[in-house]
Amino acid sequence: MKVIGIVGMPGSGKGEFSAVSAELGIPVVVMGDVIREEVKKEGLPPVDASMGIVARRLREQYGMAAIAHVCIPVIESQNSQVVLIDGIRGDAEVKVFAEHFPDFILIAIDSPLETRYDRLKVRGRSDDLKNISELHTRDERESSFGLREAMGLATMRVQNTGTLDEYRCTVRSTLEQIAGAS
Ligand SMILES: Nc1ncnc2c1ncn2[C@@H]1O[C@H](COP(=O)(O)OP(=O)(O)OP(=O)(O)O)[C@@H](O)[C@H]1O
Repeated sequence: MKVIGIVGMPGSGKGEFSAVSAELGIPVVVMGDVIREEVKKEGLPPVDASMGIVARRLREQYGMAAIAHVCIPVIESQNSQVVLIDGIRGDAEVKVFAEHFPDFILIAIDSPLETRYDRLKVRGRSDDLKNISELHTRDERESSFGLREAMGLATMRVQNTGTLDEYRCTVRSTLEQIAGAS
């Protein structure tokens, strides 16, 4: 089983990467969904704050790679030769996946702060940003879990600096290349 992990700063294009993967029939395991399930099980309100509380508690109890451990059986249960993981936040998680899955490939998505800010403004979700310094703060918060170190462990890099069509095309050919190689 080939397991592909993707890492990138907020707004770098992880969601688009996962969408292309799903279009190609490669199942996507979203690490955030594991936390969301836990929030539901505990009867907490389904809001961002609950996700934060549960994620922090899992990490305090089981260490920085806690969520990766919980994801392993979910990945194994996907009846597929290739599976994509979205939501890696730290190098500890990368190490757990790499130790467990001999064919683990980590792809880093590169996109500069200003580009990500412009795109997130257009996306306009509830976790909206008022200015670029808020995105900088979010980058720093994510980095405190070891996101930068995780990106440094990547075996492949994808640039997301052009148009959405160009990016989706690059992602598609990257995934086809991985899925096709034995
Ligand atoms: N090359 C591109 N050109 C234009 N828009 C893009 C491009 N790549 C991504 N986008 C858009 O930018 C926004 C952010 O991308 P996406 O949601 O995939 O990022 P993400 O890494 O999943 O973000 P987050 O970390 O916040 O979940 C989305 O609205 C997406 O459609």
